[in-house]
Formats: sequence, structure tokens, C-alpha cells
Amino acid sequence: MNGDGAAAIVVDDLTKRYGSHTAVQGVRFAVRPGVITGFVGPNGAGKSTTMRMMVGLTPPSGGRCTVLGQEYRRLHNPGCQVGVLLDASAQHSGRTGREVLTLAATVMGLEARRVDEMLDLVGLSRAEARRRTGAYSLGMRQRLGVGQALLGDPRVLILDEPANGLDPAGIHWMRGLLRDFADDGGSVLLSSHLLREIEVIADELVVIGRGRIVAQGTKQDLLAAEGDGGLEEMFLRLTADHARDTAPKETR
Ligand SMILES: Nc1ncnc2c1ncn2[C@@H]1O[C@H](COP(=O)(O)OP(=O)(O)OP(=O)(O)O)[C@@H](O)[C@H]1O
Repeated sequence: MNGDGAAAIVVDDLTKRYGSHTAVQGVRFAVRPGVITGFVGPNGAGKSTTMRMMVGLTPPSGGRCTVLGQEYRRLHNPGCQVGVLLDASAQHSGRTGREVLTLAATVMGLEARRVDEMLDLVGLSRAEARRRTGAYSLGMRQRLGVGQALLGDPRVLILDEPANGLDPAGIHWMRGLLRDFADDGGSVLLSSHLLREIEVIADELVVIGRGRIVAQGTKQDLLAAEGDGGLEEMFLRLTADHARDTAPKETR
């Protein structure tokens, strides 16, 4: 997948060290338009750290990432180009769902009606939108986070565990939404622990273990090489030597 000139996201040799601990080591992959790329790995493998570096929230120790040809922080009005959902629980708990979207719409210079469009799209009722997000379930927070990510009508989505906390109907909804987004030419990077979900939805896979990429390619090619075991077998085999690293989280 590397070296693809048409790629929407190019991750090039990204490395992150926390003191003597290397959380991400020389990670390279690309995310292309029209494709849902699944980013999978065990707990502590480096998925979130990689995604945080991609959007400028964590400074890399080495390497770089470009989104639509530029570093994320250099993008003009980034929310209108790249939708990001990294931690649905990070919302200000005292704001209502509507306030969260209205504030984001104002920052992006969008019309207020976009807020109602997003509420409809993600299935939050007007009454729910009037409640503070601190009272939301995780699934409702994920829906709001997806609404915020899509608010600016971006062409690229970077989503860390967006299906976490969604009920089966919510997962079904998310699957259709992301499929439509990609079929419409959008680029999606999606991390998930839900291997079955990734197996259904992803077109390409990037597997990370202990900060290093251990496999990448089309789902079809990777699973064909695996035989009957499916993604779960492949995941367990590839990441067996890359079990959870228990280095403590310090400061971001
Ligand atoms: N701010 C930090 N300071 C020190 N170490 C960190 C920090 N953030 C992450 N790490 C370490 O980096 C490694 C990768 O963590 P990361 O959160 O990226 O993994 P992950 O693949 O997203 O895991 P999970 O699936 O559990 O969310 C882990 O060893 C983690 O302890």
C-alpha cells in the first residue's frame, strides 16, 4: 500500500518514544480513497498513538504523516477536510450534544442547519441533543462524535474505535455509513478491537503489534493467505509475539 501517489493519508516511518519505551516504531502505510482501511492490534500495540500523531496531537519522535498531501496541522480548516474521532468520551461533559455540534460548526464556519442534519444522520433526537453529554451513554457519545467528524463534509475519516459501545443496530448503522462514505470516494482509517466487525467492513488491513506493522494488504489477500481461520486466527498468530506492553501512560 505504500508509495501510492493517490493516497489520502501517507504514514511514513512514524516513530514515538516515551523515554526509553518505544511505543511506535517505523510505521508506514497508506490509506486510499474509496477504501476502508482497518487498523488492528492488541491493547497497547500503538494504534491510538499512531492516530494521535497523524492529527498532530502527539508529536512524533521521527517520521511524518501527511493527510491530503500536508501535515494535518497545516491543513486549512481541517474539519472540512478530515473528520477525526479519537475519544468519544473526551467531550466537555457540561455541554449538550447540540452545543458540541454548534460550537464545532461555528469554528468551521458552517451554517447552523448542518447541526440538525448531523443529528438526523447519527440518530440523536432533538430531546437527546438538549441533554448534557455527561449523561450520554457511550453509544450516544460515539454517535455524537461521528456527527462531529462528518459535520464539515470531509473526504477523509480517522476514527479510533468508533463502534465501541454501539449496540448491534448501531454497529449496523455505522457499517452502512462508512461503506457509503467510502463508496462515494472517501478515505477511511478505522481502528477496532471488534475483529468480526473489521472483517466485515474493511477493504484493507494494517496489523500492528508492539509498535511495529506486522502485516498489511488487502483483506482478501491477507485472509486468502491465512486459510480458513479468518481474521481472528491471523490476528492471534501475527500478534502472538507482540503481547501487550505494560509501560505506564505518563503525560501526553
Ligand atoms: N502518554 C504516554 N506516555 C507514556 N507511554 C504511553 C503514552 N501513551 C501511550 N503510551 C504507551 O504506548 C504504547 C502504545 O499505546 P496506545 O495507546 O497507542 O496503544 P493502542 O494500540 O491504542 O492500545 P488499546 O487498544 O489498548 O487502546 C503502550 O505501551 C502505552 O503504554
